[in-house]
Amino acid sequence: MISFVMFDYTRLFPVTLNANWLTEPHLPLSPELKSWLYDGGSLTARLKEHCHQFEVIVLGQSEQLCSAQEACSHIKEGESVIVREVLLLCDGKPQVFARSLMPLSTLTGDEACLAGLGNMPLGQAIFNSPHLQRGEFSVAKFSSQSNVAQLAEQLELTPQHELWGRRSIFFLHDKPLAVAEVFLPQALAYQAMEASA
Ligand SMILES: C=C(O[C@@H]1C=C(C(=O)O)C=C[C@H]1O)C(=O)O
Repeated sequence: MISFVMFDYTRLFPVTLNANWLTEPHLPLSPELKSWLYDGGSLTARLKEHCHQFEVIVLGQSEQLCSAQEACSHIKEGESVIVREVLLLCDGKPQVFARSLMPLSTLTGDEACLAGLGNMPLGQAIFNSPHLQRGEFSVAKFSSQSNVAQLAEQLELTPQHELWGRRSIFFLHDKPLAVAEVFLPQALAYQAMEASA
């Protein structure tokens, strides 16, 4: 695994995510992986429970037009969004790659500050809001040819198995914000899988 002190991870941005997102409930996955994929709480908070030092590394953030691939019923193709890509690390080990789409029309009022999170975890900013709701999860498998698997290789995290991720839409004061998270190799989410391998 690389040393993040010297690595210019900003050159990785944008990683992007092209996925076949599935909503079917009965996928043949380990109970541990399912518990991470479908956990409705803050992923930041859950990761913090498992490590001494939690860190967000921002790969990049930019204003883009939502692509057809990422558009959904709440965020339309061509809509202006802020794209934010981060790595979440526990004790220096990358656990999650996350890509969020924040429509400019969402970044108003109490939510305007989300455009300037920096290294603050998005979850830390939104899970305290009484005006937060979350839609259903969809999940996807990422092959060794996927952009996120190539990201893992660049981070010298050798995939031992396929990578899994989840996507959901948050609503803050009824305004949408899409968050996709992929568990990187050696993530805690796979530990039961690796132990039984
Ligand atoms: C939504 C959450 O925030 C996490 C942190 C993110 C960020 O800082 O960009 C993005 C997605 C999540 O993995 C969460 O903690 O559940």
